[in-house]
Formats: sequence, structure tokens, C-alpha cells
Amino acid sequence: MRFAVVQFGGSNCDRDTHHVLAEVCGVETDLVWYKDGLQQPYDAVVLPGGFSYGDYLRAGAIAARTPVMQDILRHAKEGRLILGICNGAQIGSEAGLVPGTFTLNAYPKFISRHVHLRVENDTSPFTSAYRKGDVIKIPIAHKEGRYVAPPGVVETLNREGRVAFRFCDEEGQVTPESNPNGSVENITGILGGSACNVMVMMPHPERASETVLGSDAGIRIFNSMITHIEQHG
Ligand SMILES: NC(=O)CC[C@H](N)C(=O)O
Repeated sequence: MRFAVVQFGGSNCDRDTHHVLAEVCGVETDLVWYKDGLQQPYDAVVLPGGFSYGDYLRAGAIAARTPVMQDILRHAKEGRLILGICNGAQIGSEAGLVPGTFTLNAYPKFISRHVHLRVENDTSPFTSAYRKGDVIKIPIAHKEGRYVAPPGVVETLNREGRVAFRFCDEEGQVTPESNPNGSVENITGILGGSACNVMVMMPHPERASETVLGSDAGIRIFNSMITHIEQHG
């Protein structure tokens, strides 16, 4: 089993994500510079957080148009796992890996704090280590993290079980007050791909993967991916 973490100019969560995968989860993980492309088939590719190309134009817009994305789109088509975290989520949506887009927060400032998420789907390759309804504590750090999509798209996401996470309060209530950035229906984790083999999310699971960081609730995302690969090859 081999993971890749793709580094773009301006990525800044690449090494944290590599640390969690390689040192905490113990899986072989390559840091791949975007210009090198994916030189081999990977079981899973992670697009890490950061400020690729300074968030110019729109966050993720420039990275989404680099040639390595063709390799990543091909990996997604082949059913391999793709996880986009924060700026990686923005890049993934810009590249069309999931419907909808991430735009300026409702209160248009950078927000960096812990939030709570409710797990909405516990059968996907990214969320099987949770139970539906679990409430997890995890950090966010973004300015362009408000998920928006047309009503018909949101309806399809709901109907097909493609909402992985919603912002909620400590008790798991999904309310406008527990929505830090104004995302539609508090959605912040979206499943894409024909077999839900793509997930993008604004919160940072790699920053919640060791108890010393205040929460290890995020590691179950990486563990779910590892279990899925072990079971499905
Ligand atoms: N932590 C990150 O990945 C930064 C997110 C992003 N570029 C934003 O501010 O919207």
C-alpha cells in the first residue's frame, strides 16, 4: 500500500499530512512535487492544505489547472482514493472532483479554531471507522471555506449519501450558530467519484490525529482509507 501527498507551490500542510500517514499510521507515503506528476499508481492521493499560488484568482484555481491534476483525475476514475484537505478541497472542487465550490466565508475573515462535525455517512472509504451521528472535534483554518452548490446538487448529495460531515455544536445539533463559515446546510465534507472514492473537506484531520494536539478524532479518516485499501486492494 502506498500513499502520495502532492506538494504545490504554497502547500503548507504537506509535511504534517505526511507525518501522520508515515509515522502515526505507518503507511508508505511519498511526498510528490506537482511538477514530477504521479510516477506510479498510488492506492491513495492526498491533496494537502495551504495557500497554493497565494490563493490568487480563487483558492485552488491555479493548482487545479496544473498537469498533475490529469494524473489525479485518472486515479479517481480508476477508483483509487483521493482526499482533499482544506486547500486540497478547494483544488479538488476547482478540478471538478466534486460538485459545488468553496468561496469566501460568510464573515469574510480567516477563521482558525476548533469546531465540531457530525458524521453523516459511515459507509464510505473515508468514514467507515466512525458511526453515523458521531460528533468529532477538529480544527479549521481558512478564509474561503464556505461550501456552496445549487439546490438541485445539494439535494442529490443528500439523497445519494454524499455528505460526509456537517458542522454542528458539541451535542451534534446542526444549527446556523454552529456553522462557522456559512456553508450550505452546514456541509463541509463531500464525497465524489463513482464509488465515493473521493472526499474533500475543509477541516484538518491531520491536525487532529494525535492526542497531544488536543484531538485524535481525525485519524479515523486515514484509518478508514487504510482499511478500505486492505479490503479492496
Ligand atoms: N489551511 C488551508 O489549507 C488554507 C485554506 C485556504 N487557502 C483559505 O484560506 O481559504
